[in-house]
Amino acid sequence: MVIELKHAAFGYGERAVLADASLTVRHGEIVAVVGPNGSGKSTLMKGVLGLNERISGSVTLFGVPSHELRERARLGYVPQRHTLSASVRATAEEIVATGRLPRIGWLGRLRATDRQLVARSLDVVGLADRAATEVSTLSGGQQRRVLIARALAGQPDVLIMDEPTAGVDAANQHVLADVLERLVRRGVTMLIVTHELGALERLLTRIVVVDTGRITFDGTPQEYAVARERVHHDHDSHHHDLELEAHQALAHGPLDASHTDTRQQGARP
Ligand SMILES: Nc1ncnc2c1ncn2[C@@H]1O[C@H](COP(=O)(O)OP(=O)(O)OP(=O)(O)O)[C@@H](O)[C@H]1O
Repeated sequence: MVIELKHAAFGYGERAVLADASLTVRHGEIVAVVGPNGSGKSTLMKGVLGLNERISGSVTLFGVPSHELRERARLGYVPQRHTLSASVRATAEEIVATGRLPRIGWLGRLRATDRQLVARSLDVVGLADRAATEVSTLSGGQQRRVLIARALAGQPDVLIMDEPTAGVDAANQHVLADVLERLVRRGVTMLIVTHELGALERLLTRIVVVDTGRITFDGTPQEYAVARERVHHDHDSHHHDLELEAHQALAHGPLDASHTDTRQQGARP
């Protein structure tokens, strides 16, 4: 078991944004977290990482209560893109090297093995030839991959990614999916927030839906496809019913009214 949440509520200050979240992620699973804007997906990720308030429930990481986990570096985090701001003046290699800090300590010095790991991480994400490039000059998709490489350099057992495909065009989504697929083969567990499943869909073992602060679905991609079909069907037939009602109202409403009027007129002495 890599991540286990039991009836967890997370929020900011006293306010719970995500409530009663129960979720288990096992070794080697690739779990996507989907849902509308503002539903609480990032709050769930941050909750797992201990970056916001846990108001109730429990979080167990690698079998121990989260606050007792010493090796935080076992959790790799790829935040949303805007956290790598345009004002950062650093090369891809320098950014990726900061991923070693949790392992060597803030005062530690990079050794040859650390440098090798940095180079290998850049290679895994297909950016070996951009090591010396300033990150602000890279494309959005390339910046995403730099952030993934930074997380990888920490040799995490689980990668928690917030919108890795945001702002990445279709072609580069496939490049990214290939990168993630390589990681999957290396046994990395992943929890990925995404707006659209897109190119990642083929890698997933599970899909979790968060809606208005609750986990409303948790199942395999096949179960998700069935559930989605049902939701669409329900939505369509509901829509259809409403359309029928509207038609009937249009067909009969005004007529009924005029009948009534006529009858009223006719009823007049
Ligand atoms: N640091 C914060 N302090 C206070 N409230 C916050 C904070 N971060 C998020 N929220 C609130 O929590 C709610 C859920 O936000 P969250 O970022 O978890 O949603 P999300 O599903 O990831 O959305 P999106 O798809 O837009 O990224 C929102 O109402 C948001 O305003």
